[in-house]
Amino acid sequence: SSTKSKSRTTSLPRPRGLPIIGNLHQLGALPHNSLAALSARLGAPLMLLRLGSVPALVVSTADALRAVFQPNDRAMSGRPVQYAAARITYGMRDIVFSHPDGAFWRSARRASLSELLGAPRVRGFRGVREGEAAALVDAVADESRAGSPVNLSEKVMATSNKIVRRVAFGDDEEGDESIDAGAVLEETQYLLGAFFVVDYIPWLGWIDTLRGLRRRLEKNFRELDAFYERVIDDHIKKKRGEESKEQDLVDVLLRLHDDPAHGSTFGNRSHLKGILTDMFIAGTDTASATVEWTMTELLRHPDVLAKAQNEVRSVVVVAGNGRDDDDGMVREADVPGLTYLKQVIREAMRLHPPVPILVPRETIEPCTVYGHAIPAGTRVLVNAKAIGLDPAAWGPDAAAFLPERHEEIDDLSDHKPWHDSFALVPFGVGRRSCPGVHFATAVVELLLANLLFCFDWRTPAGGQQVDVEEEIGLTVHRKNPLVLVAERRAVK
Ligand code: HEM
Repeated sequence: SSTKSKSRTTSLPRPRGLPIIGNLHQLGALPHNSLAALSARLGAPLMLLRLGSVPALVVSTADALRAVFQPNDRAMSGRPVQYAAARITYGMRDIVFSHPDGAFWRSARRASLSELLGAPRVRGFRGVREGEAAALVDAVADESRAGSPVNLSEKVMATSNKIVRRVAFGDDEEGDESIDAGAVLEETQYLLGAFFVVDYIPWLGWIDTLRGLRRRLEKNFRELDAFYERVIDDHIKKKRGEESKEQDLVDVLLRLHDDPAHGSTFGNRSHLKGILTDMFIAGTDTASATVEWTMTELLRHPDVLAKAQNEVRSVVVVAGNGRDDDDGMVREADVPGLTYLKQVIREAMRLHPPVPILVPRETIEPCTVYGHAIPAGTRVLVNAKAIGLDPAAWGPDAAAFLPERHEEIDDLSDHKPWHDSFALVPFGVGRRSCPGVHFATAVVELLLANLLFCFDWRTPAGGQQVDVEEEIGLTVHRKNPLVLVAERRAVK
């Protein structure tokens, strides 16, 4: 076929692979690091791998990313069909995995920006975030009262989870004993991060059955579905019962479901459930990993920690003047003034993008990159971590944690630079970039501002010894939980 002959003309570097598995064995336990090393060794900003039977273009520098995406945004806008994701999302009836040419993705994405995850909706959930930030501060204070160290990773993960659950489903799902929603969603995350042989070597897919993975997936899907059915039914009942305003995203989705203008998009319950799954898989782990890595780097750089704390403590004192609700917490109204904190978060995301190899893309049509023909159906893996460390984009000190390097960006509250810059891409690029960026930023900034405002932090042994070992799940988080000693500042 023409696709085949085109792929033969492609002369991109192709690291030699093994029969059947191709380059799969070279991915290692932390593929973003293995691929960064491979790309550096070959001097190949772009390289073509074979993962089982899947051809994969790996992008490892900012320049290469621009060359790949800028002229080819449409060609690059597909997602591969992956076994577990397809099941969990009711056959790609969601935003993250649906095909970009279908009517569904386009209108669901538009609705996600205007109705679900846009700035006004995010602002509307300020109370949820402030409430959960206060609960986090209380939990940390309680546990550290006796001077014992706090497992901050665990606490932040629980907080992030709670925020997404409250925003998505409301607060009253807690009382149900028939389903442990937390455990079900945790298993979902595990399965979505798991390696299914069938995705790479289809004819060896029976191995997944032998490993019990398919059975696990079916069980999880049934539990997840039962949970969603109950949540949706409860919301419909509640809505009939009272003239209630929209409390959470399920309410919003139900309105879209009933609205003839959106009916064709959201008319099917599977679509509502698929989108709810997106919110969980995309929104929980990512935000907590960002907070965790930012705190990690702050503890490793006491000067930066001190500067960020001085900022938040002085800004909030000023803002707190005349406030009648002053309870020693940072409010969202205080956050826009925290310029340095925003630089710190940006720098932490550069060195520790929570999704270091971005959600995979797949070309939906043939295209050309640097004169090389890339056939349709090529997997595209963007190594955001390698790009964050690219010396051509960030200078010889690219590996150093220096928040000041973001000083020249005037408007840190404007998210456009995230998307326009091909050098800092934790939220992806182009038409499939993350629509949850406002949602995530609001959570991350408020939690960090409060942790810095309310506590003085140190490592249990004193000193700056905090490792940066990574573990891969759905996101890349710390291998060892971040355990720190927190000392509550006196509130006047
Ligand atoms: C720090 C937090 C987050 C990070 C680092 C992150 C990262 C990403 C990345 C890398 C992608 C793929 C982009 C691409 O293909 O170019 C993505 C897509 C997506 N994210 Fe996020 N995300 C975060 C938070 C959130 C939140 C809070 C939500 C929703 C509640 C969300 C919803 C989505 C959705 C729906 C997509 C799919 C977009 C599409 O395919 O059209 N994300 N995210």
